[in-house]
Amino acid sequence: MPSRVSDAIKPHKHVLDITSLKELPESHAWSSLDSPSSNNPPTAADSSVSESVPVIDLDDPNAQELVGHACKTWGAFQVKNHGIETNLLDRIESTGKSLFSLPTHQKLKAARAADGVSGYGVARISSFFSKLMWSEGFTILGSPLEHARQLWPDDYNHFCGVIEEYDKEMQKLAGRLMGLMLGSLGIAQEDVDWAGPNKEGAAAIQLNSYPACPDPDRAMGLAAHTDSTLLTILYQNNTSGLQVFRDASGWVTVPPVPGALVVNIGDLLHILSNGSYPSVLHRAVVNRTQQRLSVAYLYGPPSDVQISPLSKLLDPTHPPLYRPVTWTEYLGAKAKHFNEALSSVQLCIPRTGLVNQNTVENRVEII
Ligand SMILES: C=C1C[C@]23C[C@@]1(O)CC[C@H]2[C@@]12CCC[C@@](C)(C(=O)O1)[C@H]2[C@@H]3C(=O)O
Ligand SMILES: O=C(O)CCC(=O)C(=O)O
Ligand SMILES: [Fe+2]
Repeated sequence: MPSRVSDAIKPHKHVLDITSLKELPESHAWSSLDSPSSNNPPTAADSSVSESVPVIDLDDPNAQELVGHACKTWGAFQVKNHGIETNLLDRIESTGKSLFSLPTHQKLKAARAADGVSGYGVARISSFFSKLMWSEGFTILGSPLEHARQLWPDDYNHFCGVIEEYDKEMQKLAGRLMGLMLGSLGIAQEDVDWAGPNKEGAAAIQLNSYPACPDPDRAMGLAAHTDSTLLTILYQNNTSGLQVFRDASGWVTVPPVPGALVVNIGDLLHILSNGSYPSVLHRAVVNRTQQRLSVAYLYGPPSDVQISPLSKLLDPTHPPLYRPVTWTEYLGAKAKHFNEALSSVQLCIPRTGLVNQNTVENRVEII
């Protein structure tokens, strides 16, 4: 065990073995303005008015309407009776735990390359912040085989098997949720050519581990962000940490509900719905005693399909607010502008009529 923080930092410039630290290093101490305990505006949440992200039973005959309402008002909800077997959720949790409990030098064999997406490392959004986050992540885009071999040279098949099964089941659930969301906007899934039945979107799987933290009020597990996805399906273990931001209430905790999955709206659904279903700002906070594990299934359209506000939602009084963009292009905007990415594809609305989507002048400049 390292006796000083500097010893613990040695293994890799940016990857610090935070699991063994007894004190919060300066590199991970967030200022009062950013820290989890101090940036809640005084709100209804503080004045004991209880409000929480809706929990929707997908077997409820009113599920579509409930989903639509939750998308409009929260940008997030939890789902029960989603069809994913408990046994698979248990297996993805224990697979994630075994990955993060490998020795640091072993995890670093599967480190994400500087220009890559997949692999082990600190939160990708770290470059936008001066402080580091109290978490480790592992991203899977495409086949997990190469990285699994680096982590477990003698037994990589187990990891790959669980990931492949999880991916397949989540793909089905994501398609079903897209159907409900589009349906609640009055649009048949078949009418969106890339979203119809038997069409497969693109996706990434993100495993997150938030070790117990010696000073949780000054640490940040994963800083506030929106996902660039259409929707994200999140499995969280039995430890709280996820919070969503609501204008009227500030940060609201999304408590783990046994067997339930969290769904949140990403930027591409925000664009597709022309802002009716806003992407939700969310973050993860940490605690003093328990490791928290989450698995995000980040679901988007096929990467080269142009996403723009659905034409059925537009008329002269509801002009398109965003220009067409592919997921690939949008991820580029996100990597450059982070939480300003959505405004980088926003169209200006001239007072006198419809916007011309094709002119550069119509894009809002990022200063
Ligand atoms: C498909 C993707 C979405 C994501 C970037 C990525 O290429 C793979 C990781 C994803 C993730 C997970 C944590 C939060 C997030 C903002 C990040 O930095 O990496 C998302 C990205 C996103 O939704 O933009
Ligand atoms: O761990 C969580 O609760 C949030 C994870 C998350 O937001 C993400 O992976 O995009
Ligand atoms: Fe997220």
